[in-house]
Amino acid sequence: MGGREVNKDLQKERQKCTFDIAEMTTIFYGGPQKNFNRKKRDSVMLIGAEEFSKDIPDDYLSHKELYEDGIKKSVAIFSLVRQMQREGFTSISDYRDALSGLLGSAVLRDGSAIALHYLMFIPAIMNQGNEEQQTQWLPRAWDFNILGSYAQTELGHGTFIRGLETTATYDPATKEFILNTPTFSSYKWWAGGLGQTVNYCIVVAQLHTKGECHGIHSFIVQVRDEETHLPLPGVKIGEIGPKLGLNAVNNGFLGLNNVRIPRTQMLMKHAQVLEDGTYVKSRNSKLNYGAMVFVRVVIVFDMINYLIRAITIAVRYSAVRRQSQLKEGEPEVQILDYIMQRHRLFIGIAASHAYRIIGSKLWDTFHDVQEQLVGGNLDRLPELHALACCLKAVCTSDITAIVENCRRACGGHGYMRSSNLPTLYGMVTAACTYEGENNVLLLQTARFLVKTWQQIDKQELTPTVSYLKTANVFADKWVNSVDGIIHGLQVVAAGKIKSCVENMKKRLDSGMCYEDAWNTTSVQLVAAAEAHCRVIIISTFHEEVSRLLPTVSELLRPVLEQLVELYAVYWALEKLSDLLLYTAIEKKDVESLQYWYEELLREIRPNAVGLVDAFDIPDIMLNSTLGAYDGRVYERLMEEALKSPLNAEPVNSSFHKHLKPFMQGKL
Ligand SMILES: CCCCCCCCCCCCCCCCCC(=O)SCCNC(=O)CCNC(=O)[C@H](O)C(C)(C)COP(=O)(O)OP(=O)(O)OC[C@H]1O[C@@H](n2cnc3c(N)ncnc32)[C@H](O)[C@@H]1OP(=O)(O)O
Ligand SMILES: Cc1cc2nc3c(=O)[nH]c(=O)nc-3n(C[C@H](O)[C@H](O)[C@H](O)COP(=O)(O)OP(=O)(O)OC[C@H]3O[C@@H](n4cnc5c(N)ncnc54)[C@H](O)[C@@H]3O)c2cc1C
Repeated sequence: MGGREVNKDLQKERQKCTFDIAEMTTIFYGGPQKNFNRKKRDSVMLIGAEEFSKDIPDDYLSHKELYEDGIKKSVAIFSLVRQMQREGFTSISDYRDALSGLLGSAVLRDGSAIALHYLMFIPAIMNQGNEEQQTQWLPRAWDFNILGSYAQTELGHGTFIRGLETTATYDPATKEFILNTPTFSSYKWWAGGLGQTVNYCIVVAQLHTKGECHGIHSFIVQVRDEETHLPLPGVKIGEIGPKLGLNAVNNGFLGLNNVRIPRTQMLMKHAQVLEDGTYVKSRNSKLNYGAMVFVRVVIVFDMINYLIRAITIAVRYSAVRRQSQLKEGEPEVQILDYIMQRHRLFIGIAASHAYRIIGSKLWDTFHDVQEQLVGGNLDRLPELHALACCLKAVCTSDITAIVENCRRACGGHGYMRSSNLPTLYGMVTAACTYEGENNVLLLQTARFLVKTWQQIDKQELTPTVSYLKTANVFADKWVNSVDGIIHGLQVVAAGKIKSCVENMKKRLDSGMCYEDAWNTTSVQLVAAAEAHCRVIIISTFHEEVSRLLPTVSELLRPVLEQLVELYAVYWALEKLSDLLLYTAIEKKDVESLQYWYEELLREIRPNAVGLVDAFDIPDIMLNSTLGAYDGRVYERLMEEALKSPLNAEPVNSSFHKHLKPFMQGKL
């Protein structure tokens, strides 16, 4: 469809844009160097993508064909990744961006069965393997000579990992571990790529040695022969079946019956089993959970890719689509002129910037803490865990809601698979569950916050919670500004944590045990953790944009400021009941916040298309009939419809077989 004229309304929108789109793109992707790397990487990846864009849409493939097609595409893409690695494109964040940029695109539309090899198998060995293990396994893994997965969740347990039932029992006579899934509920379930794709996997199991159980540890287990790919003796393996989305990921199940692996295949960076079976404890048992922390951090980064696609599709479509008259006798308006449409969509643009910034910050914090861990300092691990948990939860929940709003904002056409919005929804909603169900993760953050509150006067607070000491100072006045809103939300978070602690104390005083008091208070605890997370996201967004402002052009400055304001005011209005409960906000302040918000929706309107163009997503990555750069929506919808195999014959055989006899009363 290249070379066709761009839709007139979109052309006009682009002429209206008040800032330099290329400058915004550079800012969004973190500066000139990072943006250059992104473009270079995308151009390599697009070579692979172009080839596949001519294939028939995968919607018409059977489940088996979808898998086979997915493997063909994954192999083509990961060959390019391997090529980039060999050319020295080696930073882990480059891989992260390369891979997450492709998932949900025209190529790896419904995920990839190889992604988990990169996302969890390799990081687990890097984080939890000792030096010899890294030397032994990583070169082959980086080169894809072996493919791995991560099998932690079981049929019976996902959240409560201390309750996992798979066992690894050490046999000093042979210096081996014997792995078993002794019950039906202990079958590993869900691991990505495990079904038919990988030949190795990290298995998380209860370690038994010298007659004692030492809790869960990770083991490298070979599940298929490297040559024939047949399952090894004692290994029962398969795929778990169709899901709401991510159907190319080949999630699998695994049963183990007396499978023996060498002692050296327990990941031993933190805890060890010596040859005679002596167990050497880790400095902190939670270091074994390192792979999960890493993935939670990556997820925050990864989700932005789906968010910017969804919002690009919905905003461009809203500029092209005309429906109904605003005023009698006038032409039908672009649906972007309806304020409710802007209310639905502009928060998605602002959120893209906010999450991009907080995602980078979290990634940097992760690396700082990792370095400290290597040096033996574990002090910041609880804070990192609490931060990664709440950001993963809030970011995936918010993005899921926004993507669904984008779909609804596109009316009926948004429901078409060819819009790509349903697929994007499938990808983001999965992230609310995997790597820790969101409520469970918010409760982990709440646990940290409650502990912090209880020790607030006794210790210096770590950076992300230091506001708790000062929050109440601002409780008696309200200022309608971004700073004012941030202070207000800090007061809310502090107030909610305090109220949780007080309510729990009341319950404890009345004789309830701690666990029951915690469970009874958990609606409030989840809300407190969310409130804390909102403070972090909004304040980081504000601080980072304020730092950037002096470095950007005069034309871009107000646009960035509008996005920060919109984000802050939107969340202030969403959390009005909390603000009314905990701060000095009054009716008149609320009315002026509402007015401010409506003004922002008006001010951002002329730049809406420019703002999504600045995400600079090639059409192949967008993979959408509604969102392409040229805006030729109706032609694309018809072209896709005509690809349906049902349209290839004038009369379908089911007419003669079933319909006709039924209609004639013969059936
Ligand atoms: C190269 C990159 C390539 C990038 C590509 C990007 C593309 C992305 C594409 C995505 C494709 C799809 C991928 C899908 C991946 C999904 C994989 C999984 O789900 S796998 C399966 C994932 N499964 C899950 O996520 C399961 C979720 N469940 C859990 O994480 C845990 O069981 C639990 C945390 C809920 C409780 O654990 P429990 O042992 O009962 O703990 P207690 O409650 O008793 O608390 C005890 C103490 O421990 C502390 N602490 C806890 N955790 C940590 C930590 N991580 N650290 C530090 N500390 C931690 C806690 O604070 C507390 O401290 P204190 O107060 O005592 O001081
Ligand atoms: C697409 C996808 C890919 C996945 N990939 C992998 C993979 O590669 N490897 C792997 O090992 N696993 C994988 N998983 C599994 C995933 O990590 C688990 O599904 C997740 O951790 C939740 O566990 P569960 O399914 O057992 O839910 P449950 O723990 O049974 O949760 C069910 C409900 O109970 C609530 N609940 C449970 N415990 C608590 C608690 N302590 N306090 C309050 N509420 C609680 C939850 O909030 C939830 O509402 C994947 C899952 C999905 C959907």
